[in-house]
Amino acid sequence: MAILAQDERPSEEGVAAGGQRGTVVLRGVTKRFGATTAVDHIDLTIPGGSYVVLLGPSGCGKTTLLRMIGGHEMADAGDILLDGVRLNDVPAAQRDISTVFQHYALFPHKTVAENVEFGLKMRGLPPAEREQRVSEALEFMDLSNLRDRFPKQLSGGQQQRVALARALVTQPTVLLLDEPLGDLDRLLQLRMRVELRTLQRRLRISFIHVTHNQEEALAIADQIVVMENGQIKQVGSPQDVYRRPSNLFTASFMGDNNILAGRVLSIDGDVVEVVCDGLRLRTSGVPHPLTVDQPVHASIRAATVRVRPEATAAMDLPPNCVAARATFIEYLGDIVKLHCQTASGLSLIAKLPESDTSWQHIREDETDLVLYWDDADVQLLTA
Ligand SMILES: Nc1ncnc2c1ncn2[C@@H]1O[C@H](COP(=O)(O)OP(=O)(O)OP(=O)(O)O)[C@@H](O)[C@H]1O
Repeated sequence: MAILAQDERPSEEGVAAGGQRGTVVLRGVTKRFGATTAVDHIDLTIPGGSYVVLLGPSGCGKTTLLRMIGGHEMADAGDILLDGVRLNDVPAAQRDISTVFQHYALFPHKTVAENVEFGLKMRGLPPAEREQRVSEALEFMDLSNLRDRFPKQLSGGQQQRVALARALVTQPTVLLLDEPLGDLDRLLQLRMRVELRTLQRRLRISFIHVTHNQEEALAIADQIVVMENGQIKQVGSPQDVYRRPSNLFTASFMGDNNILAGRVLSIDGDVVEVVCDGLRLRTSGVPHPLTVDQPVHASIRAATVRVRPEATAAMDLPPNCVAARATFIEYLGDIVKLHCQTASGLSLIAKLPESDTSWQHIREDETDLVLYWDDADVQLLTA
């Protein structure tokens, strides 16, 4: 099938030996709009054949970065390379990169088949080859029976498949997706994220997907790039970013982390103790150097906090344990969130599986509890 022809293409110069095509390298990429620095000296390597998600809040610069990779925006500084070739001066239509734009940007007065054909026409392919490639792309995206419809006669999910077919028909080595699930209802989003991941695995090209939705990024990505104010805050696998946020922004943005401000109490080899409003935290293997009394922030993921009832008010607890009461029990189906408060007024959240029936015996503001977690669940954060 033509849309899968990627595998049949000879490898080209610039692709590392044994590496996959579609490796994007960004070096010092910067974009300013007047006084706003939308993208600020970004260095990033996107490995060929990987699914990378640019994740961050509105305005952090993810769309601008995607547009520069696609050639729809010019960088003010820095280099963008695809498989070793500098792209800065290569027009969008000549890059081996396609984009699925936010809200799909289908041509309303063209049929599905004409929309898909557009990129091939721009590239000057002869009509017979265009027709063959369009038919194959429509079949690939399960759209053959809709080929003569206009976009307004399609559901949101069908429009998205047309946008994907239109982008893939040119056989790119990199596919850019700007908020591709934003226009779909929740159930369709859940289905489409599996479909996008499956599609990427079948095609084995690089997908670079922009979203502000943490769950979507965790579900789809090989690698998540967390962005804030035009800069990269953390790059890692979903597990890394979720379990081991390295900085305050990532820990807050990923949600459901208990973030506490405190200071370093002691350092013994690689074991560090921190005190936050009387609560002692212990951790080890801290990735950055620290000194005693240094102010720090710590993060404890809510899902790692465990809870046991305590008949008498707990005294002299070791590090990573604290007496508390649940002030609000939030039932969320698969999980139950206990919003707790310690005697010193610290707020902590514990997330328990619904099947762990122990939460059913807890009474709001009444039951004395001990919250506890492992050393490995305490992350010390950089600013
Ligand atoms: N064409 C433009 N002219 C002026 N400012 C712009 C332009 N495009 C983007 N910006 C600004 O650059 C910054 C980054 O915008 P960008 O659209 O890249 O962010 P984003 O992370 O994709 O946000 P969203 O999720 O809301 O789309 C914002 O402050 C935005 O207002």
